[in-house]
Amino acid sequence: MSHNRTTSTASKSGNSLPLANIKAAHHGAPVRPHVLPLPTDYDTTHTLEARKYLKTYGLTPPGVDSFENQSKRCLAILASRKTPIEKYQYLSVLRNTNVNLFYRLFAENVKELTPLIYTPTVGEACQRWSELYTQPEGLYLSYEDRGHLHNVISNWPHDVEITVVTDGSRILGLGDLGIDGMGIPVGKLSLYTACAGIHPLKTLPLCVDLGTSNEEKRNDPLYLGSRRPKVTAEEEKDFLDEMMAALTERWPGIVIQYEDFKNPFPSLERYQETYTMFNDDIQGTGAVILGGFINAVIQSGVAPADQRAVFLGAGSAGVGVAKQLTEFFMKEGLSEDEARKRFWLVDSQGMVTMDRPGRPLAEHKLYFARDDNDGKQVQSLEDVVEYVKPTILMGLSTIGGAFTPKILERMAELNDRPVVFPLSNPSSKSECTFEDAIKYTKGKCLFASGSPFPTLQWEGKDLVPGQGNNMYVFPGIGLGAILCKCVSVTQNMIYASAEALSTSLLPDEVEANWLYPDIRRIRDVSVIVTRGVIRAAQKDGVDRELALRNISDEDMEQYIRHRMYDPFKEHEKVDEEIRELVGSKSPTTTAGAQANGNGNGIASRPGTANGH
Ligand SMILES: NC(=O)C1=CN([C@@H]2O[C@H](COP(=O)(O)OP(=O)(O)OC[C@H]3O[C@@H](n4cnc5c(N)ncnc54)[C@H](O)[C@@H]3O)[C@@H](O)[C@H]2O)C=CC1
Ligand SMILES: CC(=O)C(=O)O
Ligand SMILES: [Mg+2]
Repeated sequence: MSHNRTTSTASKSGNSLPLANIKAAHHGAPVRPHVLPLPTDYDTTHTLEARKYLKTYGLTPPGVDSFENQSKRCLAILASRKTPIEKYQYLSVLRNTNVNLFYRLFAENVKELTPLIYTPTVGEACQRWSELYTQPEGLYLSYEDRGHLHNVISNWPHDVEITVVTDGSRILGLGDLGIDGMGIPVGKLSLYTACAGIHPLKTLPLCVDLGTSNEEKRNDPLYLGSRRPKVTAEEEKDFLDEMMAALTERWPGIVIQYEDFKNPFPSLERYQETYTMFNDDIQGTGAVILGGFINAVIQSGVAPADQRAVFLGAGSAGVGVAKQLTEFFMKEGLSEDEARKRFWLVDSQGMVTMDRPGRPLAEHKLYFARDDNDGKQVQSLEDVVEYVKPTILMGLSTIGGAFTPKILERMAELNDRPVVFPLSNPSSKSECTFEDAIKYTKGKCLFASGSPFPTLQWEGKDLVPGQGNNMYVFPGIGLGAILCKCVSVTQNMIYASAEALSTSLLPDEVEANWLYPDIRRIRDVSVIVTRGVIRAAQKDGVDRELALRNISDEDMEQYIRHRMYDPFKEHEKVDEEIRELVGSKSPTTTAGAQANGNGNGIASRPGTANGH
């Protein structure tokens, strides 16, 4: 593929062109002054004529770069940064100055870059957000802005299709970080773009400042949030009511993902039927763990009726996962009561029972609270394991190392193939490491963790850990919701995302007993998840893009791929638009990329650019 540019094209570069229109057509953004820079224009691979029309000529070095060179340069710089947080900072700068390059690099190095952009490094980035702050990357809505949130939202310069919103009150397993939690919406939306091809300029990282219970933050002179203590639940509700209405008024059809709220059950209950929204920690996590669990059940050979699941952690993620697995057990033939009784939840006070003395149980725990314990209360996880004799051990507790060697050994004594999922993030909060899980269960366990662990050598074989992280499903849930224009995100759509994920493994991945597909195929996986989500929306009748109802699965897949932002093609689109505008139909220029050439679902890289 050639990138030669004709001199005749370049010679027309003196024509004055409606720059705003070029940008509007390209980005779908409103024709209006941009407050934030458009991070696409300063790409050193732009041809000289493109730079002239973008009015960036002279603002980048005169050479025309190739994608290969860019990639080499970026990876070399990245390698020279010593710590993960320094690498994170470099990648943030890249995303904010050359968004297409950032996503090209990401597409080619998904496995290596995901831990730097997302968990675990995003955890440290959030802990130090105010300390390291350099540039705007999202929208902040403060409690003080209530009554006119609409006006603040109107400051956002782009058209938005999806937002991830947090109040920072439970960032990963790191507690309440206040507005420093902004790193999470930024990171999750990067994954939306990288994994599901939602255009970066159509994403809105959103952080609401409702105060923080974190005194250390409030007393830190560098902290960039308000110093008020966390507002009350009632005040939060009123604020979120206004925010939901204002977001949807400005961008009708916007998909709103709630993330890392300390107690997200009331908002999910309140908004899920009225708005196109879902909660990633309850629903996305439930779905992703179900997706891997379906495969684990097959491998463990234990029938649903004989499964006994101990969950360390009974918060939004724990209860969300347990609910989703309950639905699976019911689909496998158990009654609701039988299915519910497969679970024993444990929180900071011990096993969750109806008659536990002390504080009354939070409402979200009641469904799984045991009433068959004959007054017996069990405190430690070790004792609960002895009491329940589980087949499954899930960790969503934020307690790093809680699955001790003794507990893991006991799981291996009790089961041929124990399911061990330490799902807390970041890595420091993981209930055990992959190495310990394998070592203490003598290689028997079926394993998935929330944050990535390296591949392990065990008895001469490479063992690859599963990553049970909602990043396998939320991009597809969001893209599905956008494409089918659903009025709400139904439980069947969430369930469908899990089922689709469980079927997305390639034969050699199944052969190797993997629970989740290779992360490098995440774009292809997201297409499968998106299709499942759209089909479920259609069954539930919540879709508004009726044209998608009668197309075949193959056509649907093609349509999804066609709608996905591709950082390789994107670059070509700008050049093509410019060529069309100057009326040049150069026979030596070609549209960017062939479909699916490199196995990551993104178009193949064009060859070396040669603009001279
Ligand atoms: N792998 C994934 O995709 C996801 C992982 N998570 C992780 O799950 C963890 C929990 O998240 P949420 O449920 O939203 O938090 P949460 O704050 O709602 O729940 C935490 C639960 O852990 C329990 N807990 C705390 N200390 C404990 C102790 N010493 N012993 C036993 N239980 C204890 C609490 O009582 C509570 O039930 C976090 O680390 C988060 O990063 C959350 C969502 C997705
Ligand atoms: C992965 C995620 O959503 C969490 O740890 O909160
Ligand atoms: Mg989360």
